[in-house]
Amino acid sequence: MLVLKNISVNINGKRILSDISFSVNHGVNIILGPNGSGKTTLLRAIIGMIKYNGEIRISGNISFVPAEFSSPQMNVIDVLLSGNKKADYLYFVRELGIEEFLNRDFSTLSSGEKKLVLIAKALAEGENVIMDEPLSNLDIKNRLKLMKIIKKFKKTFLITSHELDIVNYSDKIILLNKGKLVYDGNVSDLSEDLISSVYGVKIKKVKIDGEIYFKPMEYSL
Ligand SMILES: Nc1ncnc2c1ncn2[C@@H]1O[C@H](COP(=O)(O)OP(=O)(O)OP(=O)(O)O)[C@@H](O)[C@H]1O
Repeated sequence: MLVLKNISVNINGKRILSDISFSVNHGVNIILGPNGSGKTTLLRAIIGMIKYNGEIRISGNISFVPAEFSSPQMNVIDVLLSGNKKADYLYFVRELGIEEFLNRDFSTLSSGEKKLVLIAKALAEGENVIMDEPLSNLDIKNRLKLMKIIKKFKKTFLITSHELDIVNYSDKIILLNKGKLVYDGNVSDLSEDLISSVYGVKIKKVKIDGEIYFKPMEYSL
């Protein structure tokens, strides 16, 4: 569980996040927002990488998958074991279907394959799993596989995304705009007017087989 109270972040005298408060529990919590809205900065505050004002309370440990990462010339097994050696990495390696990478050098994997290794590591290690754009680099099948896997576990997932087609997997949506929280709630109550105005694109809320999807329609509102 994660509770944020009045989180503000200033960097070099510029206000990046203003007065963000929300709490998330077990389940899939997705942070949405346009480029530059403050998603990564918020995750960095939560994992203690940057200074902030306000209060963050976390129960349980945290694992983190950054949006961008270095590629050490290390065996994939050693990458997995570089954190908590007791975590059940193999379980998540099997769930994600990436057993064949285990004996490879991490730096030789494709960008999506590297991402899957880091995701398996984070899923195994954390009770609170925080992932910055885990879906970028993943193909459609791996995106859906990942969402289905994380839906099964009783962990607190907090993930940022630009993919509106995965909102139906969420228990909670946190929507940021210009460093402010503009929505905190479930996907059914998120209106197409709000999400359209935040992204500056006409977005339609549609139901297919009982599931909610947001579909971008056109650039001009
Ligand atoms: N070290 C820094 N110095 C100056 N400005 C910064 C710094 N870090 C972040 N910012 C600014 O803070 C704002 C929020 O950045 P952040 O990376 O959190 O956005 P984001 O929502 O994750 O964006 P994206 O979707 O493009 O990844 C941006 O305007 C960015 O330029």
